Amino acid sequence: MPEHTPIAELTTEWKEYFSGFSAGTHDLVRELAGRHCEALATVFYEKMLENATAQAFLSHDQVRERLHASMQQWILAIFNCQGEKEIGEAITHQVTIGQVHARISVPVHLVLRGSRHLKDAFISHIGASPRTTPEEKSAAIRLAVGTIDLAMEVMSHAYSTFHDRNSKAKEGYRLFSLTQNIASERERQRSSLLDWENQLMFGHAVGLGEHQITDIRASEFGLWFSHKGAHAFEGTSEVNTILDTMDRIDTALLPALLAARDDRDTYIARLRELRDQVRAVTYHLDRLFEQNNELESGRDVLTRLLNRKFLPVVLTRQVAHCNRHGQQFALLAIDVDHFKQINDTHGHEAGDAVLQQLAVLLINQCRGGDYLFRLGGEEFLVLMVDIDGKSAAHRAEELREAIARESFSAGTDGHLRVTVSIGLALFDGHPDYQRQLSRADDALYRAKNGGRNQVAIDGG
Ligand SMILES: Nc1nc2c(ncn2[C@@H]2O[C@H](COP(=O)(O)OP(=O)(O)OP(=O)(O)O)[C@@H](O)[C@H]2O)c(=O)[nH]1
Repeated sequence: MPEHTPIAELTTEWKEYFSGFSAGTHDLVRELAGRHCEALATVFYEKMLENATAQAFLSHDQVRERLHASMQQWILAIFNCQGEKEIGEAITHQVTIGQVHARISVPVHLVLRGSRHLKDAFISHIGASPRTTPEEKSAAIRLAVGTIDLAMEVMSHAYSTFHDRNSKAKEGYRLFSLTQNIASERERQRSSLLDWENQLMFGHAVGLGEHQITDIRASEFGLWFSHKGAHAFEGTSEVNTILDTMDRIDTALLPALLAARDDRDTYIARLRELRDQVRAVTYHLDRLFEQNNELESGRDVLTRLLNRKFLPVVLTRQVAHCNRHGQQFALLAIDVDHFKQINDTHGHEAGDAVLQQLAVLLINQCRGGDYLFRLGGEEFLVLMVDIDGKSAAHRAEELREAIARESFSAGTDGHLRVTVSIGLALFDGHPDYQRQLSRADDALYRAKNGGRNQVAIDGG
């Protein structure tokens, strides 16, 4: 929470609010909350689900199953907290909920909509409560409504704080992406596009069939552009032009080229057309790079990988992308084994050199569309885009082996061997990326406990 609304301040406010009501009013509200919490939770979600936008966030089975139960808990908890400690815990809980909503991008107005209906339903229950005087009912209504509003206020605050931070990081990420070794990135992507074209020409020359030729979208360049380039240059017209051109190449030009194989003139015409379209992609790509300044920000100083700050931006985007396109992605939590010993034996500088060499190795082992983070110390995270469980497990194992095989330079101390433990978790459709991160961390913990230098797979 920001400085001007620290938890202590809110706790005092909440406590003062509660103290304005008699014990009898608290008892009545608590009793009604306990008796009707199931029906109240149902109202909350039914009303939210009436809204089409909400269905995008509440469609996941896990979410639906859990939410009803946690909503009931939530209702009980906000009315049951009494002492300073309990109120403080309730506030911390609202902060967490607000952050989860921000992570999965639930619009605030939807939560407020649910809350409005919840209050309405609660008021009806108070109104129908027998043997209660109008004054008691009125006080109970004020307490119930005020408590729900207080909880919503804390939640919305946490939501917007997280959101603002995320927006700033988004902006930063855009700058970062643009400046990620800008000159070399541009050359790298140009040459991977050229490679694809050459391979295509070669494939055609030797008569490869449709299934042996890689689509441009699935090529190294295509993956990089769809997952990184398009985001980095978001908002520019060239992005859509490139995406549309790639689609046109895959869906129209490649099949047309294949179909024209036996007719020399048409074949040459199609080849020209294809070459022109690839040129167009190169041209727009150059423009994108040129339009942007060479600013540097957000890179981990030692390894030049992405730093932790960009995790929310990248993961939120990846989750939305995968849910939209029915794809999967894998998270690999990687931690160097016994790194402290390396520092202790060979010195901190040698330790730094190992981390740098490891980062280079990770870059070389991963595809252009994958994301590499240094989370801190000797902890890394790899996000493998567009991949299924089997391939991810295979690639994680390859990565582990490549690291174990590598001879790491320890400065004047010669060379040394380094191993890593890896925890792998596959995207399961849940909108909150934090859960996948935790699953990868848990798997990493198992890999460490299992003896290190191994890959542990979540759920495996
Ligand atoms: N050289 C160097 N060392 C670092 C850096 N960041 C963290 N470390 C050190 O990394 C070590 C991490 O040690 P631990 O967390 O105990 O883990 P470990 O020795 O790798 O053991 P396991 O993870 O259990 O296999 C600590 O000694 C940190 O001081 C860095 O940027 N450079």
